[in-house]
Amino acid sequence: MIFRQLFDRESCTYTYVLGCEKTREAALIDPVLELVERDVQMLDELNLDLKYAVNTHVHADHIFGNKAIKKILPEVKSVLGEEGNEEAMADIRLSEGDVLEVGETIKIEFLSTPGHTNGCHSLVVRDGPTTMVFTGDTLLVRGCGRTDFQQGNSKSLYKNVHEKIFTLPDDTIIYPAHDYKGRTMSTVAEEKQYNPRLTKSLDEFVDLMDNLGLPYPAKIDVSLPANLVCGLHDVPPGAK
Ligand SMILES: N[C@@H](CCC(=O)N[C@@H](CSS)C(=O)NCC(=O)O)C(=O)O
Repeated sequence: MIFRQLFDRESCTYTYVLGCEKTREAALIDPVLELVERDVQMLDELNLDLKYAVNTHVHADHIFGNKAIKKILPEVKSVLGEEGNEEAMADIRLSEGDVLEVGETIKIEFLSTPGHTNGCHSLVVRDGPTTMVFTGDTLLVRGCGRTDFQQGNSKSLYKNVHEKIFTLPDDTIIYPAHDYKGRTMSTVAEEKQYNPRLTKSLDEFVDLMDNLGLPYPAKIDVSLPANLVCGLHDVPPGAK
């Protein structure tokens, strides 16, 4: 598989390029509006034909890149998980267990992992002997997504991480949607051992999440309405 991990310094978001070596068809995971030109240039340089812009959830901290991508590449389809995203727009919606095929070699399996938001999904990709999971904001390196808006629920997050992500093989590589400390990836084994939140008991975890005291993301008021219509709105002046 052709694979790239790209970073947005402003929102600390990772965008991923997955490309099929055989057909050159590709998917982007979690593209950010302001960095679409960078992403499209990267795809072009890698001789990849973008088919899908997949979002792990309706993000609160940045606007999807979908609209800007479709302006450049009108055939690209937006993809979102079905569960919990009934009010959000997307060209393709996939439910728990569904697989998005990209070219001949890439299969992206959708897992419904609500908790950070009620519409969060994690994406499992198997590449030969390697399993990788794109966890969005459900599981971060040594952390996890907050649960204080968008129908967040700390009990669900804990249950979904333990039952759906921590049951993947120990050497599964975890690629998160964000990191705020410069880390790029982890593994299931590492997070089972060292994640300071998810190694707690459920009650301790719920208490911790209830008391994080984080300020709301700076762009939440523009990002949520924009992303509910799949980034297909007119971006208000000054929203960048
Ligand atoms: N300062 C950032 C927002 C930081 C933040 O709240 N990140 C979210 C994921 S993006 S909604 C989160 O879940 N963080 C978990 C944590 O423990 O930090 C901004 O203003 O955009």
